[in-house]
Amino acid sequence: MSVWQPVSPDIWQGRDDRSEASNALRLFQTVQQRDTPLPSSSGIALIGFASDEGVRRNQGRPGAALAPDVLRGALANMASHQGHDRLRDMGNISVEGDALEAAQQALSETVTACLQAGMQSLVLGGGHETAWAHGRGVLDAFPGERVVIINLDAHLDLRSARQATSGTPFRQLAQYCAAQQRDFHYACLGVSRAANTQALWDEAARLQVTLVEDLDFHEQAQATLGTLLNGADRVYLTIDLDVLPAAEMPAVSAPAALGVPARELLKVIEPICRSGKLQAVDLVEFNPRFDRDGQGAKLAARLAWQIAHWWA
Ligand SMILES: N=CN[C@@H](CCC(=O)O)C(=O)O
Ligand SMILES: [Mn+2]
Ligand SMILES: [Mn+2]
Repeated sequence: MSVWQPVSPDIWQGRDDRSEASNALRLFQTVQQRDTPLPSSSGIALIGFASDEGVRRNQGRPGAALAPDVLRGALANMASHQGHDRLRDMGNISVEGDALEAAQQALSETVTACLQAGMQSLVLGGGHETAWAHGRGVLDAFPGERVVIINLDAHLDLRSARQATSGTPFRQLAQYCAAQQRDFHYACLGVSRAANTQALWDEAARLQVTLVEDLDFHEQAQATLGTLLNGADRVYLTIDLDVLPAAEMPAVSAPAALGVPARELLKVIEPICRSGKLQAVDLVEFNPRFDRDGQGAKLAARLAWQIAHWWA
């Protein structure tokens, strides 16, 4: 059975205001839905990566596999403005049983094909195991180019483990780059010293990771971002929603006590989107099982909405 599933027609639904004006449109009316994941020559490929397996292997709280469709549902009724008609929903890649690696391979290949055809990619995870697949797809699409990975996350996700988990994606990407004698450019912004062991901090130093701690985000993030964007040919932005404070985002496996508020994050997300270098974005670790009255879904969807708007 294929790991690909088209999105159910029930998901993209909302209020129809077209009797008021022809431009009174919402996302459910402007998103283009695909039955097959075939790339086109422009637009944003919206891809769901319905995976719990990385979080399960990382001893976390499962539920992220439900995220892509819940986030589509939260996006559906939002007003469609500039950029939103560029979204092309390619459906979901699901993990069958514990076959995470096969699903990751499918996501990597799809992303590479979409980017090489001229699209950009917006992936809704899944746990952060999404990033090994998405990041590899971006690297493969642009060999010889300087791809900078910007991770907004409380966690470094540089774990060493027997198999891929939600805690290993950037170590896997580092190893992938090393095997190709390719430089590895990784920044983790919003990282919590309290949520990462000294061993992980040492690994970040060894890999020369650019770091901005949660406590320093307000003062340091803009300057660091400027340096990162100047040095990039292409940018892959990955947003682990557990970078947000637990009060704003309870709906994750590992909520952050302190975190970086959404308004602070948006101040770095906007220049990344407007840089002309942004190629790929994902939002990961959203877990609807721990949401409160859909508030986390609304915030995650607003981030995705804002990205598609600024990316245009
Ligand atoms: N995606 C990564 N997650 C964190 C989980 C931490 C936790 O469960 O407390 C990590 O591996 O460090
Ligand atoms: Mn995290
Ligand atoms: Mn993470």
